[in-house]
Amino acid sequence: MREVRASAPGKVNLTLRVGAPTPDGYHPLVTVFEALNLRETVTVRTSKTPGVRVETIAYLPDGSIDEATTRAMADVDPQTHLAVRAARVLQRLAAAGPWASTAAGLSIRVDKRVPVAGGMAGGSADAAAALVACNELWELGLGDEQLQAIGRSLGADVPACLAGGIALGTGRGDHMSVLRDGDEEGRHHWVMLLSHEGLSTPEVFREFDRVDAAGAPALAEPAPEEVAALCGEPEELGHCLVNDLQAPALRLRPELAETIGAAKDAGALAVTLSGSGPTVAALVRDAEHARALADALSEAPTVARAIPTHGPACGARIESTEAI
Ligand SMILES: C[C@@](CO)(OP(=O)(O)O)[C@H](O)COP(=O)(O)OP(=O)(O)OC[C@H]1O[C@@H](n2ccc(N)nc2=O)[C@H](O)[C@@H]1O
Ligand SMILES: Nc1ncnc2c1ncn2[C@@H]1O[C@H](COP(=O)(O)OP(=O)(O)O)[C@@H](O)[C@H]1O
Repeated sequence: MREVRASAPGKVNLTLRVGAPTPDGYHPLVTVFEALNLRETVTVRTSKTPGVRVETIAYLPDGSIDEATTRAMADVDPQTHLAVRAARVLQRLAAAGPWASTAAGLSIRVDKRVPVAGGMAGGSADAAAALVACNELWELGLGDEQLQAIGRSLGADVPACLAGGIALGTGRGDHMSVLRDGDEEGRHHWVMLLSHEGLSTPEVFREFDRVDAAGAPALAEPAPEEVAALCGEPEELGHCLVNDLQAPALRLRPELAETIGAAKDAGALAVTLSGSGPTVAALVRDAEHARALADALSEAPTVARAIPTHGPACGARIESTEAI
């Protein structure tokens, strides 16, 4: 029996430009992701019992168990749990390889630190970590390009969670080129301001289609000087933050304007919606500024929780491999 543990980062979109939808309903995107050091950990273990089982435990920033989210994740249909979906794709490949005898049974444990349904790609990070972990568990030898292609088939954000760092996403936002590698320290400090209620990604895109799509300009990739600013000092980055989903998300959730206003008033360098929201990302100078802003905003009426974090973080990676 073997056990492999892998981790993958959540994300914030530094830029998110959205084009009019194509006939399949998806939207062309030009987006720059920054991986955050809020990481999901996925532990996979071969099991004598056939099938794939998953247990998800969610944590609060202080490391204690987030009982409400843990209960909510227990209600997610295992067929739709992104870690399970990712593991099943690799399980089918393993069934044809040397580990075929142990491929039939798998247990997965997800330790969750990325808020659920917040526009921070927690589910996609679970899929990315599960892909990397199962690739190792069953010694499939899949390379980065193959994992990226499988990731893309699971969800538009999965390739960004695999890649990490600061990365440009084109196509559906799922074809990646890394602009800057991630590291442990991070140079951009953020306070992620959570809402009391999640927001559905398709709903935000539908609202974009209703009002904004007709006037959407042609999409262009960032020029070299913009790439330099996105990867540069926080003050330069602050001028580049843009998100075409912010207006539709604010129409659906007008109270998010209060969160954005409160973050600006409290001294954030710049403020943006994270992806399709509803999490609001406040860019700050450094770790100390992040702690002070998180303290100042944690009692704001529209803020459920304020989480300091930083990026760019490393992409999905193996943490440990053990024979058990
Ligand atoms: C908006 C973004 C920005 O990074 O992230 P979130 O804020 O949700 O985390 C992503 O595009 C979301 O990524 P993800 O949540 O993985 O998307 P998917 O599961 O592939 O798609 C969910 C739904 O989003 C819409 N969708 C997604 C990507 C895209 N390029 N066009 C779309 O229209 C579709 O309605 C789709 O049914
Ligand atoms: N592993 C997972 N983690 C979180 N949500 C998941 C997962 N698998 C499926 N889901 C479903 O996807 C929804 C949103 O996923 P999540 O990745 O947390 O948010 P977002 O797409 O906003 O970044 C959840 O409400 C949940 O029903």
